[in-house]
Amino acid sequence: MVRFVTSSRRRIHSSTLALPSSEFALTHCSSISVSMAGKSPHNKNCLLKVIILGDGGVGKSCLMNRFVNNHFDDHSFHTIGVEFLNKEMRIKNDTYTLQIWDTAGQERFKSLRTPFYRGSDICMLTFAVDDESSFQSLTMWKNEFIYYSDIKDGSAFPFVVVANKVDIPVDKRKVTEEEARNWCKECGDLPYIETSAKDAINVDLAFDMAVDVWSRLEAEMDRQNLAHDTIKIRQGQNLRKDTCCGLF
Ligand SMILES: Nc1nc2c(ncn2[C@@H]2O[C@H](COP(=O)(O)OP(=O)(O)OP(=O)(O)O)[C@@H](O)[C@H]2O)c(=O)[nH]1
Repeated sequence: MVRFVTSSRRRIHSSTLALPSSEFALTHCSSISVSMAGKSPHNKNCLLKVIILGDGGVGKSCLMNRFVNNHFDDHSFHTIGVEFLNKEMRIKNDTYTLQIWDTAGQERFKSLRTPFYRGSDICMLTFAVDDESSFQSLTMWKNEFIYYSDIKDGSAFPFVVVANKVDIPVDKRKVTEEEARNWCKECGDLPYIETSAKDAINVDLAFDMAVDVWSRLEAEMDRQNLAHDTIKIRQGQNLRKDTCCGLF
């Protein structure tokens, strides 16, 4: 059975995969998808838009470059607006193409980045462990994302919290793991990971984790949709039965 649902899921055959030229193309292709209910997604390619948010200088561009090109730049420039790179990855038997959007963290670029939040499947909230104020800003980033992405339910969205720059000397660290994990707990048990784009620590794992969180939430959403559809069908059957009884 093939079921049409509206969700953020986008499955495409790898042969048809092309870099969208604009955000319009992205949000457009995310509006309708085909879900193979009860079937495995093997041999399908799932395009996921991953957006990285956080204060300027926390290492968002470096995380993306480490993940996609396995490269680290000691003197990377501030991002203006947004940039994106694609990377294909395989988790268990499923193939995903991550379209990773690196955004400008500086306040003056707010109007250039926020139009790109819509259509995101995953949001990585990033701070640097040697920068207390970047940690304090996480609530602002989460709220900004929820507001501009126009998602209905922030508590059911796949956020991942990334604490970057764990390579720095211990005495330079300003945010403890405990402090950060407590914040994640207060925000509804958000997944948390510590990374270093510089030393390539946990960067792949952070993206694996993000996709894992996304697929678990997506599976839960599928289950709820199915239960909802079943109830509607049952109600429809009861209605027809009642009508028949009235006629005969
Ligand atoms: N020690 C250390 N430095 C890092 C790490 N990641 C990034 N940096 C450095 O932090 C600085 C800022 O990195 P970017 O990746 O440009 O930061 P950003 O968050 O993209 O900044 P904006 O574009 O302004 O939003 C650069 O000098 C990087 O070399 C890391 O894991 N460890």
